[in-house]
Amino acid sequence: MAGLHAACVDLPSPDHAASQAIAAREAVLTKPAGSLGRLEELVAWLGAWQGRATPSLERVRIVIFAGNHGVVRQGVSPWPASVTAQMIGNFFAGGAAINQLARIADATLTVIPMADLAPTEDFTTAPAMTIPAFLDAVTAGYAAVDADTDLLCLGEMGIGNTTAAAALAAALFGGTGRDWAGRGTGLDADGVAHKAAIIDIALAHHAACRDDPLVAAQTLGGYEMAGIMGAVLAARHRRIPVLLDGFVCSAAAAPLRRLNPTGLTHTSLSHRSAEAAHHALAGFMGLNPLLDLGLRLGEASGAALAVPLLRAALACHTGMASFADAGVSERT
Ligand SMILES: O=C(O)c1ccc[n+]([C@@H]2O[C@H](COP(=O)([O-])O)[C@@H](O)[C@H]2O)c1
Ligand SMILES: Cc1cc2nc[nH]c2cc1C
Repeated sequence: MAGLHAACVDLPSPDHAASQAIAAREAVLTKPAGSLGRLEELVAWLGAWQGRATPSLERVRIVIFAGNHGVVRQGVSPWPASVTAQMIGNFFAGGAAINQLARIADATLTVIPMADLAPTEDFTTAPAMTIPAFLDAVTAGYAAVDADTDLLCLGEMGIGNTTAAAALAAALFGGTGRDWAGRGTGLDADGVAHKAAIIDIALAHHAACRDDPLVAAQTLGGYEMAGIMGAVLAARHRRIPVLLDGFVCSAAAAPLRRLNPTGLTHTSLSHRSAEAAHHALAGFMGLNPLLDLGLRLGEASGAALAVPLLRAALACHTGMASFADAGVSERT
């Protein structure tokens, strides 16, 4: 873990010259200063990480990591684990929500089944993954990032993974199962209470993992979550901006934030998930979601939906006239 730990701590910074050039252009465009709100921030963020005064969104890539979870045997999801593989088939056949949203976003879609979809261990009794298996999954995620990417959108598929995400969030940021368990794919109130109790058993069993964010990810996470963490780290080392998807994707990236307070500044959070604890998780991670549409699907759906918003922000920045060019008077 020492090598991975070092890679998570020693991180490149954004290109401030690029963001300053963007701010300078923004200031002369035909609108009151700041009137495009967060759209202006998004362009500066893209440019700072791409190292370009004129950011590009030509090569937008969506990557979905998929994995199975041993804790499903504890009855924490209303769906059978077999749905993970079946939905991967659906992704390849083009029939899932993400296929439609990727087309709208004009993005490529890559789906990566992790560990041949073998389940993790049931973390109520054992660490979810061995250290070598965890490191392999992080490495696979790291290798999945094409250096020739303008924007990386990440997502996941894995029955049971809202339980893993909730347990990992509790280990990283404190609290109990009740604070972090939510409805996932459709549990009722009794189901959520049972899920919270299962998370509490896991937290009691693995109390020591709270001391090390990487050990927490290995003990309570999943293969697809480790893959996401590796991809977020690779994007940082290559200075590629990242759009994170919902609750599970956020929890997967969260160890990077715990290891370095600036560890996720190259990421934006696409949306606030309907999963109840996502708001708190985003707050702990210093992320402010772009959209709030009641989504609770996963599979990078929110990240893909945020791409047209980024394209709109960039179109304004590159296409608008300046006050001088348009002959519009400046404020008095
Ligand atoms: O990330 C989210 O915001 C999110 C919220 C609810 C459900 N999901 C998806 O639902 C699956 C996990 O739900 P569950 O109930 O089986 O833990 C997994 O495939 C996720 O992509 C994802
Ligand atoms: C059908 C279905 C589709 C999904 N996509 C992401 N997570 C999912 C979970 C289920 C159950």
